[in-house]
Amino acid sequence: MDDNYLDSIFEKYLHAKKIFKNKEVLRHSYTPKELPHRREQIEELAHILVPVLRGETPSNVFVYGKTGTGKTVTIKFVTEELKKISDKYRIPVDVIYINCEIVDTQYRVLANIVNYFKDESGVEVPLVGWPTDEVYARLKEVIDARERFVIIVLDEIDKLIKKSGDDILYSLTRINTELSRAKVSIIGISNDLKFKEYLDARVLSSLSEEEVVFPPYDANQLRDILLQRAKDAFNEGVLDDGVVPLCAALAAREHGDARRALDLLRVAGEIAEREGASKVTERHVWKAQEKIEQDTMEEVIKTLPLHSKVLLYAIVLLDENGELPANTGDVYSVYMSLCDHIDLEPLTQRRVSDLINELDMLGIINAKVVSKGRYGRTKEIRLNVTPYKVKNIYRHDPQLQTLLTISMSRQRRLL
Ligand SMILES: Nc1ncnc2c1ncn2[C@@H]1O[C@H](COP(=O)(O)OP(=O)(O)OP(=O)(O)O)[C@@H](O)[C@H]1O
Repeated sequence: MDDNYLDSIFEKYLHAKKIFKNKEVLRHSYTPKELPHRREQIEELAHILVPVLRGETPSNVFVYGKTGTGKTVTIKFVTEELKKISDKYRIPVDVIYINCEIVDTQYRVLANIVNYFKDESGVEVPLVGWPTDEVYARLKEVIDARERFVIIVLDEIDKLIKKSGDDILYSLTRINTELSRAKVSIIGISNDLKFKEYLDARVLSSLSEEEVVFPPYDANQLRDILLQRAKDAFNEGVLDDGVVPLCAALAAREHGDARRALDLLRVAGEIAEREGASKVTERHVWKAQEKIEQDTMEEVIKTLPLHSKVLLYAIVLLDENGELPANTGDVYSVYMSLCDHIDLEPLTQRRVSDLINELDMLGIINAKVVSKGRYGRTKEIRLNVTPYKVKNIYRHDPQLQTLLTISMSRQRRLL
């Protein structure tokens, strides 16, 4: 490679106009100072929490809305404001935020609450090992050590309930009857309304003493949210006029998801920056859309259960051999011999048929039911991702690497 070539690459980047002023502003973790189009929800929540300032226990709240509708950011905003004002009036308020996608067992939630007070109480619960009853007893002790309000925010509460049942909510929503000094209220956040079916009726009624709904944003609202963030994130004049409206329109199609809108804008900026372009254009947004979709699909494939991964690989092999569309029976026989190859007990054809439907729902394959006249109905299975992509993901998976050595002709011999 000649030096001139390298020089010109560096020159290109050096002289390109800087796209971002502060990219952090577009990250999910950033809490903006203003939340356009969430005034109603902010006021509802403030109204529910205001009793704290009068020394009364606020109701428990259940907050619901689809993904990216601003639930987390709004709750953080409102509770921070409450903290500021309660500090001003010297009312002791503690807000404990727990993301139940990460902290997903009853034990760990209780331990997190106890450990929040560890500097004050000197009690620290280990991550495993104590009987849950003991952790709960400690929790009451440390919370009730003095008069105060404790607001426990359980974000993604559905994940916790689905994994470990609703006993914990039963205890926490009734804890005030066992405390003499402190008062506890719960804010549960979820993007999955179906999870309510998992809750005992009494638990559900105490959790949802109040409910606050976050509706999806429309394209105009998303545009306002993006414009407000864009002015701090990008240098002046680098965004073409059509960029923000296009990000907003694309994200509005995805059930009004502000996270998706922000990701589109950030990734479009990154692509423009990498190209050494001086402006972000609509072309960069389309490229960003493609990249995000690919990344999402990759993530979905990576997190599939093992049998679905093996099944997907059977479809990949059939594709490479020009044998798609295939029916469930064809796919099943290749799947069986792959299982044999990696010493995995195969599932029944019926179960595999369910997994095929799941892969179809995730958009990884396309399984269309077609009528074969008097021979009944059958599924026509096609692949929606490239075999290369699947193989590339499996290359980094120790359990599946061996599959990559199998070709269809070898497979046929094994059958
Ligand atoms: N009204 C708004 N103004 C500014 N930014 C917003 C607004 N609503 C959402 N956002 C931003 O969109 C992203 C997603 O918001 P948030 O995490 O609060 O969504 P959520 O409803 O909790 O989603 P999920 O259910 O997936 O957790 C965050 O980066 C947040 O800052």
